[in-house]
Amino acid sequence: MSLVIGLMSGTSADGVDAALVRIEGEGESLCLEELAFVSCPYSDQVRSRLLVLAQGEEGGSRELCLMDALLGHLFVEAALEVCKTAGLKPSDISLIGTHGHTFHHIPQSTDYLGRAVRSTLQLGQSSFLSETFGCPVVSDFRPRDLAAGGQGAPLVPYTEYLLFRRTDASIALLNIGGIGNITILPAACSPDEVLAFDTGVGNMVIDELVARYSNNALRYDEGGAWAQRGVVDAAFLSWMEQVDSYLPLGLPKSTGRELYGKAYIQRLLEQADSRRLSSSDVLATATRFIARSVKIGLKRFYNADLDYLVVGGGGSHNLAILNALEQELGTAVHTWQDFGRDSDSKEAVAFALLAWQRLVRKPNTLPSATGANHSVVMGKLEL
Ligand SMILES: Nc1ncnc2c1ncn2[C@@H]1O[C@H](COP(=O)(O)OP(=O)(O)OP(=O)(O)O)[C@@H](O)[C@H]1O
Ligand SMILES: CC(=O)N[C@H]1[C@@H]2OC[C@@H](O2)[C@@H](O)[C@@H]1O[C@H](C)C(=O)O
Repeated sequence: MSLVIGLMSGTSADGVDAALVRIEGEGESLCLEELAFVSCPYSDQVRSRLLVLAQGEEGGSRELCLMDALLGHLFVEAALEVCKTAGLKPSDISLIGTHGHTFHHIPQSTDYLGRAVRSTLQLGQSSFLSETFGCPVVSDFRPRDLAAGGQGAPLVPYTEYLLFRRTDASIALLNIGGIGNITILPAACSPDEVLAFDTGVGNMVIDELVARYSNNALRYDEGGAWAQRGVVDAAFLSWMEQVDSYLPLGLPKSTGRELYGKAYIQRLLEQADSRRLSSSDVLATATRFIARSVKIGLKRFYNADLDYLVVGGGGSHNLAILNALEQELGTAVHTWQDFGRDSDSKEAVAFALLAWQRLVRKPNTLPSATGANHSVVMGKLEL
């Protein structure tokens, strides 16, 4: 039995999530119990530099170097906080898995100085965790899958396969964070039968719209109330669908802020202005587009019935997203809260589990999700 902390900073750049779990066994016989979860928000200042750096146009190697260390310290604070919440001491912890923060993700082959390269960059110096906790720390998971021909994402489906597969029901687990991603676990599925991919944009566009419309007073549309005051504009929605370059891609596929950043928002706002739409109508339509992207992905890649669709991630607190999903998919959607579970902890828990598999030297990927040529043991281990 081991006490493991998992740390995650997602594409929304809203803060560091930390989960403390108890793990026993490994692979398909692994048992995991969630003991505590905390979310430590970034200050406005940190968040705004994270977003600038992730955009890739400003900030050079000096700032990335500083940000790497700053995030490392913030990850230590989040890990200490989750220990305190669980009533444990740092010396009780056996292992930490830390995802870091994604600064850039280029899973498609890209010509660079005459060579075709693919790359993904997560930062947040893990050595500060080693120094503070004195236990093994696993970080930098994604590049190993990328090296084996995979996208380096999504990685959570492997953990969902272990934790949530059922023999009697087919389940879709939809996560609406900054990006949307879905894992489908058909009844009694084998690892090869799991279907998973990023569905496209999640909250990151509506967050940015809310920040602009509120002159940076708000970070997101609380409960989806602003979008619910508006009306979906059918023509604007179909324009969003047409200009989205991610939706037509085949599997395996993953995306990030690279596609839905500043240039995308600029184009969206120009289009909304030319249609004279109110802020509520733009938000209603952009919110509906999150659900439309899920529908397009499901229709194209999965044509069988689903017994449950469970929504998690920050988007599950947005009623406008949940309503849009029900309308687009024509089916009831559940949230993790409906099953008595935390909606926000899944990704942090996943990195605890992935780290555990790394420590015991067992594969921790699902090639059916990432497109890798074979499964690998991801993560760099600091003892
Ligand atoms: N009460 C709420 N009402 C509406 N939206 C919310 C609420 N709480 C969180 N959110 C949304 O969820 C987002 C954060 O979600 P989450 O933490 O799951 O994303 P992430 O992990 O950063 O992203 P990803 O999963 O893409 O890496 C916020 O930016 C916001 O848009
Ligand atoms: C490169 C990267 O950081 N991708 C994230 C992002 O956020 C959601 C989605 O896009 C998913 O593909 C992935 O994160 C989760 C944790 C994953 O790997 O499953």
